[in-house]
Order: sequence, then structure tokens, then C-alpha cells
Amino acid sequence: MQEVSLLTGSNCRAKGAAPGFKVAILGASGGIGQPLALLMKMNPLVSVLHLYDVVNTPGVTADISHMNTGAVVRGFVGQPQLEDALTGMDVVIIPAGVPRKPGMTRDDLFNINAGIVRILCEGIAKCCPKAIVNVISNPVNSTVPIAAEVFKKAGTYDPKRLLGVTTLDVVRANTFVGEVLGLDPREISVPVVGGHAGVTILPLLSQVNPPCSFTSEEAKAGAGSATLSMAYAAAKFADACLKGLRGDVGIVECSYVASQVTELPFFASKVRLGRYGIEEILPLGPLNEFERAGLEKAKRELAESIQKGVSFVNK
Ligand SMILES: NC(=O)c1ccc[n+]([C@@H]2O[C@H](COP(=O)([O-])OP(=O)(O)OC[C@H]3O[C@@H](n4cnc5c(N)ncnc54)[C@H](O)[C@@H]3O)[C@@H](O)[C@H]2O)c1
Ligand SMILES: O=C(O)C[C@H](O)C(=O)O
Repeated sequence: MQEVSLLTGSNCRAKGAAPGFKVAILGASGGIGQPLALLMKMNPLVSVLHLYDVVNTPGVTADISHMNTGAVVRGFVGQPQLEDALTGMDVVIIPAGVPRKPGMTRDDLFNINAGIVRILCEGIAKCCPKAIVNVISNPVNSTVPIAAEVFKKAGTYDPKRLLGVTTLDVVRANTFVGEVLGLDPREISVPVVGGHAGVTILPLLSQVNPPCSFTSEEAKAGAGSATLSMAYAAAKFADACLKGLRGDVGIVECSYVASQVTELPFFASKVRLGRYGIEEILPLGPLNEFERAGLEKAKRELAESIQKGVSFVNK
């Protein structure tokens, strides 16, 4: 038996796909990309899963492809294969780029990740301009505006289809609130608005469902870098996008999107997803005094991060 050869084939079977959507993960060999690939291979709404990275996708693809779920998996490695990875995709998820090390801010990643996101989005504009794009790469507050500018330049920009993934903030907030209240985190729904960095992450604890109250000490949420919980959050968000595409009703998630909820061009808040991406951006709702002060701080930092992203593409 040649056991070794089982994991060395590059692409797997190209037929027998279940009906469903075509999803690409760009950065699929990374700390987020690999578990995200696993979770998307398990999603019954996915018929074809393309795994793209600049390294290691043949092995990851062969490994994931052995899961006997409906999605057909294909691997693509290196920029010459980017176009094939993207052609025909309904949803593209981008966790490509460097993560931060201790002591760094998410903005410290800008210099490397801005260029990576630009190249990938140029590929999307060319090969699957109608795809729903989920941006995970940090700093999300700038990489989403970068993606928008790239799509504008290519003439393909549709703000309804570009979404920054902030689900991890919601997932964390639900977990922390559940722990404090001694409730099942699946029953908790904390809207987290603003953006995805430092003071721009604004959990609206006054709107927690079921209603509850916190002391200011309890309300200090923690933070940290993540791969596995991020993969879970990204898979949850992508699943919501796919359910929207399928036509399910009442699909609402927080996301960092082109927005008129504030005077800023981008802002994270609850959005309703549908067949064409974002169908409605929901208002912020009533904020308490603490949250109103937080919102002002968040907006100041967000304005700079957005401008930095826009200038990067237009310099
Ligand atoms: N939005 C969020 O909530 C959130 C949460 C966690 C991490 N992140 C961000 O996600 C990104 C990835 O994190 P990670 O821990 O998976 O990092 P990682 O280094 O483990 O993986 C990144 C992958 O991207 C690949 N890559 C690099 N350049 C590429 C290119 N040009 N095209 C395609 N792939 C390329 C790398 O080869 C690597 O496999 C980081 O920027 C991190 O800060 C965002
Ligand atoms: O903190 C990071 O740099 C990664 C990610 O944005 C997170 O919130 O865990």
C-alpha cells in the first residue's frame, strides 16, 4: 500500500458535486485558512471549494478533499493560478496576509497586507466581479476601503457585495456576556458596531438580547489574536451570506460595510443579507451615554483608517 501517495495528489475529483454555491478561500494554507477550509467543506450549501494561497495548497487540498462531504475541492498555488481559482466563484473569502505579533497594532500590518488585498481584489474584479467578498485580512478598517477602491477603478464596485468580517467581535462578545450572566452564549446577541480594531470595536451592551445590565467593570471586553475562533466566525458569516444568496429571509449579521449609518463612508453595524448581498443596513438603535462617547472615539480612528486605505490605492 502506498499510503504516502494518498496526500500528494494536487486536485481531487472534478465531478459529482452537490448542487450549491462556489466558494474560494484566498490565504487557504494559513492559520485561519486551513480550519476555515475544513468548515466550508462541511457546509452543505457549498458545491465547489477553491483553496488558493502562495504556498502549501496542494497538501491542504488533498487532505481536505478526503472528507466525504458534498463540496468538490480544488487547490491553486501561486499568482499564476489566481485567475483559475477565482473564475466562476459566488463567494470569495480573504484571510490572506500577515497576522500581528505581540506589541503590534492591526494598523502595523497595513504595509504588507494592503498590497496583498489589492492584488487579490484586482483578480476578483477580473474573474468574478459579481462575487460576494468577505474581507478578513487586517487592518479590516482599511482593507475594506482598499477593496472598494480597487473595484471602483475596475468599474465593478457594488457596495452590496463587499463585506468586512467582524463576526469574531460578536462571537467573543456573546461568549463573554454569556459567561458573566451564566447564560448559554448561543442565546445571547450582542450587536458590535464601528470597526475591527481597538476603540473602533464598540459592543452595544445596552442592546443585549436578552436584556441585562452590567457594571462598568464587567463591561470591559478582552481581545487577542485568533485563528480557530476566527475560522469559526468566518464560516458562520460566510454561511449567512450563502443563506442570503439562497433566498432565506431574516438573515442579519454585523459587518463592516459601505454605510450611511454615520457620516463615515464605512461602518460596522447590523446588515440584512439577501440574494444580492446586503439588502438593508440597520440603524444603530438607541445608545447609552457610555456608548455615545465610545462612538465618537471610534469614528475619529475609523476616519483615519478609511482615508489611509483610500489613499493607498489612489496614490
Ligand atoms: N477580521 C478578523 O476578525 C480577523 C481575526 C483574526 C485574524 N485576522 C487577520 O487575518 C489574516 C490572516 O491571519 P492568519 O493567522 O491566518 O495568518 P497566517 O500567516 O497563518 O496565514 C496567512 C496566509 O496568507 C497567505 N498569503 C500571504 N500572501 C498571500 C497572497 N498574496 N495571496 C494569497 N495568500 C497569501 C500566507 O501564505 C498564509 O498561508 C491576518 O491579517 C490577521 O490579522 C482577522
Ligand atoms: O488581533 C488580531 O490581530 C487578530 C484579529 O483581528 C483578532 O481580533 O483576533
